[in-house]
Amino acid sequence: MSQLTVFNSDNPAQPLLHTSDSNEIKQQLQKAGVRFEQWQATAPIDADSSAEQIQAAYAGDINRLKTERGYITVDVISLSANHPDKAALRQKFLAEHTHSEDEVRFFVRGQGLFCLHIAGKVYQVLCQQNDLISVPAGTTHWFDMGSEPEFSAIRLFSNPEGWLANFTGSDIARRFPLLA
Ligand SMILES: CSCCC(=O)/C(O)=C/O
Ligand SMILES: [Fe+2]
Ligand code: NI
Repeated sequence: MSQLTVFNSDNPAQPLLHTSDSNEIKQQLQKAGVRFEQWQATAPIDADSSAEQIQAAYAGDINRLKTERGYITVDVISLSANHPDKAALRQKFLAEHTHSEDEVRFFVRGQGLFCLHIAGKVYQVLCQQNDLISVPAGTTHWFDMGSEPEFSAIRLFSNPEGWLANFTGSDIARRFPLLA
């Protein structure tokens, strides 16, 4: 079940809020400028589904977002616990960073923890299957896939190069709870 936990960024030990109510999650994130939606699954996706199969299964939603928000590049990131580079990939996304464009991610399988560092707070959003999150360009954040990753996510970008990150150099992610 999707979850939201909110902290003051200087007090990782004491959550200000914890909820698994999807309406509350949506409202709290909307107040912080973050879009959170839950789409309906249109196709059975599993760890063996290819990027092409996933993009085809969600072509309608992808095209709607492209039209609505002008995204031009789409990719699918899919990771399982048997991925040889899972540890390095986990560390890469745990480094706080920003993107010069919105961060738009749609989970078609599994889960991942988005940690959004906004206005002195950290919003930890556990996204699961059918969750869409859209984080405004320039938002400092990190992402944790856990030690045994299992997820597939569609990523939409405004630039042809796809995933480009500006790392802040902060180790803030080490001070906050992670996925198991
Ligand atoms: C769930 S998509 C992989 C993580 C990613 O693309 C990103 O930028 C995390 O901050
Ligand atoms: Fe990111
Ligand atoms: Ni990101």
